[in-house]
Amino acid sequence: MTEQSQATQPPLRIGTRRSNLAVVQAEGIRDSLERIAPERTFEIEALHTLGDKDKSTELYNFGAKNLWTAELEEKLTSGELDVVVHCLKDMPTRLPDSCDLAAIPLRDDPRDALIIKAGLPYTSLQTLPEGAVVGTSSVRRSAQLRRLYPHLQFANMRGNVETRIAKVDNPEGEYTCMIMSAAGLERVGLKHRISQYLGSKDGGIFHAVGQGALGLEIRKGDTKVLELLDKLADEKSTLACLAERSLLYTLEGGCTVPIGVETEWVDEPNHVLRMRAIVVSLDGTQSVEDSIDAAVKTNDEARKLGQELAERLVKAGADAILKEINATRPPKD
Ligand SMILES: NCc1[nH]cc(CCC(=O)O)c1CC(=O)O
Repeated sequence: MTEQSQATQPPLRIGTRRSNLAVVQAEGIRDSLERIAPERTFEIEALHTLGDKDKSTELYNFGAKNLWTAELEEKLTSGELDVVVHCLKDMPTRLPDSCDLAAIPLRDDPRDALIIKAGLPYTSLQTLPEGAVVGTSSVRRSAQLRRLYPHLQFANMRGNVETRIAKVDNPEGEYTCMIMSAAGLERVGLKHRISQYLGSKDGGIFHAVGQGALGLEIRKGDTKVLELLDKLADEKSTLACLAERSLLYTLEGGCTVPIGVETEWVDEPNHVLRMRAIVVSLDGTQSVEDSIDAAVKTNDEARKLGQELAERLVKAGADAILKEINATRPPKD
């Protein structure tokens, strides 16, 4: 390539939401891209999306699933952006026809984490007193916790990471503690606030589909950007996340229903992936849980694993739980 053509190559435009977490994530991707393509320039555009603007409506009552992604995808489709950096868990399992999930980089810690109000002596869910108030707007988290810790109470909590920490720490506030993703907290430098990492080994709750991973979305057919982003893809993270997304897709759950999941490579030499999942009623009184092991080497094998676990859960009664939850929601268009 001549110097002339290098100079005229336009910058690759990276879009994301405007929260501190989203910008930190996009900057991380930009830095990686600069390392693998030093001849190119990159620009970040941080957009204030509808999901960031409406702070009052309960998450669970939003009709649309893609509050945080629709505007960014429009700009991607029109060519104003070349790649959108999402938290994978906020990406709907059904993307617009004009867009593709191009790559999933190495996943960070997928677990949920417990944060206790500053100054309180508690260290874990197990040691919280009767009536302690957990701040979370995630029905996946509250339903699983209601099931395991009937002595706890729940209150909605929305806002970006920093806002939520301020809300839980407010001495006059109602919250004793809150739950957030470990990855989100760690990325914005708040790892020191984590009192307990939650998962099947401690705390007992399963994380959201795709939690802790990023999803890089492109215009469908943009092979140049696809080739570039492919260098950032992590194979094991991709297979695990595709299996999880296939589970969600098959259950038609969307991101706001109580489906928890955990994936683990249990036999590395033979590529055996174990996936466990739970579907819980909102009040925590009913649940179905199952686990599946299979050799997973290709994207299709990953999708098959997710689908098979979803089908097992449906047979065990997950569809009845999900139907009841969907019946209490406003109609979708
Ligand atoms: N639903 C909001 C959301 N989407 C992605 C993250 C954090 C990053 C991640 O876990 O991928 C969060 C915050 C949270 O749920 O704690």
